[in-house]
Amino acid sequence: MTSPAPITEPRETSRPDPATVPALAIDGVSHSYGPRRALMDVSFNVQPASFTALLGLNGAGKSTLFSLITRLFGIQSGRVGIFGHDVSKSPGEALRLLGVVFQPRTLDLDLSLTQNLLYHAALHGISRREASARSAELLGRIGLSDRAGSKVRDLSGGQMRRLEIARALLHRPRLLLLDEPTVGLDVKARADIISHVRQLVTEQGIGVLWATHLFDEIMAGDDLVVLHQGKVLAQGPMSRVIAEASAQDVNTAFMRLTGAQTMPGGGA
Ligand SMILES: Nc1ncnc2c1ncn2[C@@H]1O[C@H](COP(=O)(O)OP(=O)(O)OP(=O)(O)O)[C@@H](O)[C@H]1O
Repeated sequence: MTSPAPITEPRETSRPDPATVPALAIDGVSHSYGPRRALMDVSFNVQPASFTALLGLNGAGKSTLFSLITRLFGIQSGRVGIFGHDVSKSPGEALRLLGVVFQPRTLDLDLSLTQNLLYHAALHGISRREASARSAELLGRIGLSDRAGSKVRDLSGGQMRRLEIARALLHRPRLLLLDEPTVGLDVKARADIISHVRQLVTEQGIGVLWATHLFDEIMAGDDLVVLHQGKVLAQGPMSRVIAEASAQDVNTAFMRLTGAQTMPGGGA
């Protein structure tokens, strides 16, 4: 396997203090696909060591927002900052602090678990020796050490997701984005992934933005951003969002805010 060229990271003269700035700052972001407006003046923050749920129905604009944060798409208007680094002006500094788990699987099924991790590490310019050490450590943490040499295609869906999370953490980001990471997983695999990510928040202080349409993935104490048809309808601590909607629970608050009907199974 040949190593890809590392992503170059331009130097910045001023370095924001990670302790005092939001992990993620979305400021007045709008995006259109031709005439279709997908995001309209979206603003919210994700704090370090917090779990923020981005709650929205299909088509709300969650994936579009993730594509802008990760620079898959250029920002048409507004600003995205990661620990104070503008993703348009200082992409190297910003993306170095960001780990992402996209909704579609992005692992190479014909490579082993370790090979997938080493390939990603090479993209980030991590030395082979360091990458091997981090890969072994992360595989241990997700309980897949004994599968290190197996092909990814032989893993279950939940194991693949755990590997994708491990891969997203290889370069030690301080902000983790996950776009509906539990889609298609069974109850046990979902619970494992959620508890793993929540541990990253409490034990490592990572800021998490978790896009979902499933209410049962949100817990008291989480921050909430309700995105609907490209607009933020409510945001803040879950208890405040519920109170401001004069509701008893997040499900009812969401229905009142969006006028949506809930689906069986706790989904929005
Ligand atoms: N490439 C594209 N071209 C045109 N319209 C698009 C494109 N991608 C998304 N859209 C539209 O933009 C809006 C937001 O879509 P987006 O995929 O960001 O929502 P989402 O909240 O991630 O939905 P889902 O949960 O279904 O993935 C939708 O109206 C969608 O049809």
